[in-house]
Amino acid sequence: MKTIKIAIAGAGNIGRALLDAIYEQADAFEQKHGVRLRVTGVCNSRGGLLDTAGLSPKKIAEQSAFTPDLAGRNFVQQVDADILVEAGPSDYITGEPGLSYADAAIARGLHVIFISKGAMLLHGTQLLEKARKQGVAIKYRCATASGLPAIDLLERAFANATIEKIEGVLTGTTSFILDKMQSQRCSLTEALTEAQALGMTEPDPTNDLNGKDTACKLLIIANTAFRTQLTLADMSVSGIESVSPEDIATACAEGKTPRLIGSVARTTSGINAAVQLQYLNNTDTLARLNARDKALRIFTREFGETILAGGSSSRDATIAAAMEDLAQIVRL
Ligand SMILES: NC(=O)c1ccc[n+]([C@@H]2O[C@H](COP(=O)([O-])OP(=O)(O)OC[C@H]3O[C@@H](n4cnc5c(N)ncnc54)[C@H](O)[C@@H]3O)[C@@H](O)[C@H]2O)c1
Ligand SMILES: N[C@@H](CCO)C(=O)O
Repeated sequence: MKTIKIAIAGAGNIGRALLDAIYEQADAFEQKHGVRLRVTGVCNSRGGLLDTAGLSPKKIAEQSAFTPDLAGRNFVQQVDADILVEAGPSDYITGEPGLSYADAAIARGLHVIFISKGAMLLHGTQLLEKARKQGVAIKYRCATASGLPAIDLLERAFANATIEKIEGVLTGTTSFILDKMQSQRCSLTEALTEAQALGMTEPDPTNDLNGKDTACKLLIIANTAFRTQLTLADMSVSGIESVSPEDIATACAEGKTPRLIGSVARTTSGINAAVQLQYLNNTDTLARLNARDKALRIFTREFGETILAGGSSSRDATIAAAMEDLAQIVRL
């Protein structure tokens, strides 16, 4: 039986949950794909743990077992692995630490699965080119609305299509907050506290509220669709911080639903990209989403309008998406 060895960089909420899922689903995965998954290394910012025989969640829980400084390039160079999963923080200014992990992993011939967003946002084109030259894959659906198979759709089903516009709801937290403010007449702060308790917000929820989470996800999708390297500087971004219960009540009375919408369109003068609060007709698919769900509306010259909706913002959806990435890599 073939074994695929996995290294996880970033042993936080998602990194640990992925280790649990790989451990618990190893038998079922082997039955489906004929390959045994084994986690052979895990690290956080301060140190790491290696074991070619396989690491269990119990071993990882013992932080004292971590070797100091076995992190970063040191970790990538020493771990015996076929795939590196990068689950560190999302830094939209430097792309680190994801960029350095991916660079080192690709240079060593490892496939890469990104959970964090920064590296693909800022250096996606360059990383994909490096990976192509090395004959390895980069999977990054978890870096952009994990639950929606947007990257797969664009890279496969629409590989030859002419994409004209992509718009959507990409931050479950903002719809959740806006819906709560509408249905319970509560303040934004109260609704945010509830979203945080449900674990759907970013580690720093400011990035959900100010539109940056939506912007970064959409830019990663748009860069795949339009084969560009747009950054936050190319987009006008505003969020929901200043919306009041009164604004929402007025919209509600007019048969409208507030949603934070991101859109990127190809125009004759270039690409127009924006994130802003919009008041949609209640009948609009993007208005009718379940609160934590996301949706993308993709307009192509050949197929018209295609809608992808669902993929609730949650840790479980992200882990399930990472398992899909693992399955796709073992099938290469
Ligand atoms: N929570 C979600 O539902 C979700 C969904 C999709 C993507 N993400 C992304 O997943 C990533 C992780 O989220 P989380 O909730 O697990 O955050 P977290 O803060 O719980 O975990 C991050 C981990 O990364 C580690 N880390 C920091 N710097 C590091 C370095 N240089 N090398 C190795 N490890 C380092 C930290 O020690 C920590 O263990 C974030 O980038 C987030 O944007 C989260
Ligand atoms: N904060 C994000 C989590 C998933 O990236 C959201 O609300 O959709």
